[in-house]
Amino acid sequence: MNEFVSAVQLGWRACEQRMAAENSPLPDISPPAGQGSGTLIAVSGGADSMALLRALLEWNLSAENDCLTGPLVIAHLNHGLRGADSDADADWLEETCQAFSLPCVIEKQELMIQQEGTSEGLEELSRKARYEFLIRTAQKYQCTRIAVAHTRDDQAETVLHHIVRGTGIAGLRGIPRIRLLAENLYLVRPLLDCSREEVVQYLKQCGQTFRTDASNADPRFTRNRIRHQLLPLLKAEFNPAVVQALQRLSQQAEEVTAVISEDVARILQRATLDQNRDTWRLDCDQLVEVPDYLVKQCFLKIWQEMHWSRKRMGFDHWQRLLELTRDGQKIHLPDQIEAERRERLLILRKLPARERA
Ligand SMILES: Nc1ncnc2c1ncn2[C@@H]1O[C@H](COP(=O)(O)OP(=O)(O)OP(=O)(O)O)[C@@H](O)[C@H]1O
Repeated sequence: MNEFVSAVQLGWRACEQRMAAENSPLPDISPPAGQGSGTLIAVSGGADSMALLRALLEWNLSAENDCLTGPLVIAHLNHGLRGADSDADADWLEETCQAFSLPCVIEKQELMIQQEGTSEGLEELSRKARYEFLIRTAQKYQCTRIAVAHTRDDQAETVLHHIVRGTGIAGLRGIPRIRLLAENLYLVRPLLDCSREEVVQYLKQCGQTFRTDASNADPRFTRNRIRHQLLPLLKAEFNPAVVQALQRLSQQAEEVTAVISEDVARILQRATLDQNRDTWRLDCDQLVEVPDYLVKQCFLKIWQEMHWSRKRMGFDHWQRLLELTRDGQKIHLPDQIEAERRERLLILRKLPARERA
């Protein structure tokens, strides 16, 4: 089998292993083909997603296929952002899929831009519309996986972006290999260990053409400036293997955060949440015995899981909560969240509406 296809196969298996480790709700034995085991491939028509399409197709047809059990379905959302070019990309993809006898779902959704928005805002709107379309289409075609074509280079760009913007350990993980999107439906990224160079080489080998999106060079998008300016500068001036270095950093961050999550779960097992789900009680004696970083992660976990506030928990909030585990009486946090120290207990709660005067 072609080297690139083998690499995609490995990437796919890594996704499956991660799903199993996450106690995936998917059954151990995949259902028979056509009964909810298909894969939806999200294709823009660009090099990365065309390479993903070709590699999965080749693997699916090969005798060595023991993993991709269901049918492949292609999905493309025409955002209509580049006028006739966007329509031409969609038509081209439809014809290409016809030639491979692959079902192809194309939808056109022009974004309603009321005001002159920022380029970043536009990117976010497109992504939201795309995921809504992909999930809806996957469910309609009984697919349990949506495959997207992010590569090692995308991973490096994302990690770098997070670093320069400011991030914690969790942000160093970059793009996750898998993500649960809905019940029985995972987003998978089998190209995450493949480089863009390998993608282009594979496309050349199999004579597969692709579309070029001119907006990928537009310097108004931060991602493009990182891709075309910052990374090449770092490669040329500091480290020719900077992409690999960033990828390794992301893998380590992934491993470290998994260990931290386990520790946090262990600590929180000894805390209590009342039946109304508005008050947590944590034992300060226990908290002072664990490293500060873990205590902060416990607060962060509670903050995120309880959805008490739409605001992010900031460094200042962490710090004040941490100090309260050792000393002090009461602090007020945003959105009517308060924390009180009563003897050995730290009581963290969301005030009910009537107390919010
Ligand atoms: N319009 C779209 N319709 C369906 N899937 C898409 C679309 N745009 C992007 N995707 C999917 O999301 C992935 C990531 O998108 P992103 O815009 O970051 O990459 P890209 O540079 O457009 O990738 P590609 O080389 O495939 O064009 C793509 O590789 C593809 O799998």
